[in-house]
Amino acid sequence: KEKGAARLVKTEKDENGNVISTHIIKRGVEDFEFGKTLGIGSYSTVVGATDKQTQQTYAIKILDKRHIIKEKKVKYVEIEKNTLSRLRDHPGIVSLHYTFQDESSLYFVLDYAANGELLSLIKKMGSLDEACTQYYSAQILDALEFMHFRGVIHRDLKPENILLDEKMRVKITDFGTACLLSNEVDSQGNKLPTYPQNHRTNSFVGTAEYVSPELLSDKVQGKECDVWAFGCILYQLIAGMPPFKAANEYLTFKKIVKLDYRFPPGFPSRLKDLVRRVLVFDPRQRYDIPRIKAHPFYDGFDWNRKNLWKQKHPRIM
Ligand SMILES: NC(=O)c1nn(CC2CCNCC2)c2c1CCc1cnc(N=C3C=CCC=C3)nc1-2
Repeated sequence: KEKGAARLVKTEKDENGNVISTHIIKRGVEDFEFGKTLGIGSYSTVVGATDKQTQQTYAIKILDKRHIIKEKKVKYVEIEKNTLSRLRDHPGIVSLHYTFQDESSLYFVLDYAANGELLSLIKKMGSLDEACTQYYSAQILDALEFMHFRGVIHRDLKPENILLDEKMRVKITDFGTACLLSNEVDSQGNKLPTYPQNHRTNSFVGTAEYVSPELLSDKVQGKECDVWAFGCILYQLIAGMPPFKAANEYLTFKKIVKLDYRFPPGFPSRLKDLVRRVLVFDPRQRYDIPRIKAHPFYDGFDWNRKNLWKQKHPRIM
């Protein structure tokens, strides 16, 4: 395989399905029409791009090699690529189709989510009704359960990183700060590659409003930190704002460790009960994903993965 060139294999078949010919199609920058910039990170830029041959639209993450090496971010890029490769076949997670590189950059060809961030939808609507909250939170939960099953902790789950595709389905993204657990297995039960069990983290990750209390009190980060962030998002879908928000990060952290939040008037009581069981200080007492799925807020909800990702998006009220 030529260094750095991603390849697509295109086969031609006769009427009986027999392969007539095989073409190796190398992919590179020249195969894409680049469009609008979707996001700019500290060492990457994400740009919308259309494949000139297939007219398929992607989001291409362009990483500057020199900057990555200079800023010692190689580990983060490796983690992101390995994480995306582990999570490839789930409808609720941005898929990495392939990568290629040239002398200055790495290119990650990712799913394009046409409807942008969930945060923009919440801001536009002010808040969502229960049907929409159930729809979005169930898809986030299904994607989160899959992530954890594959031994991935996202660690920075927030409405900015929850995107919406052309059918308004959830697409979770930005795994640059993810943590890969070692003693997990893949969908066939095979042991996944081992990474240091870095439950205890020294480098601070996450976004203040969604950071779990255990990270702040004793720097421990297990899967429960994603469940905590899910609880904050669940609250925000209805309330329009996250439960812990103050004038600065320090005051926000103080509210988190004191569990200082309250429900706005009209917050549905079934959902209040669920949020209260997720925003629990002790991660061992916090509801886990199976218990959240069994909560009355999801009564009658069809958790079958095929149906969950095919169901029609409820009308946005
Ligand atoms: N960091 C990333 O990997 C990434 N960043 N973006 C852009 C936005 C992500 C959310 N926060 C702001 C930047 C993307 C990706 C993955 C792949 C990806 C796929 N589709 C979109 N689509 C967008 C459409 C409209 C506005 C923003 C993003 N964006 C991305």
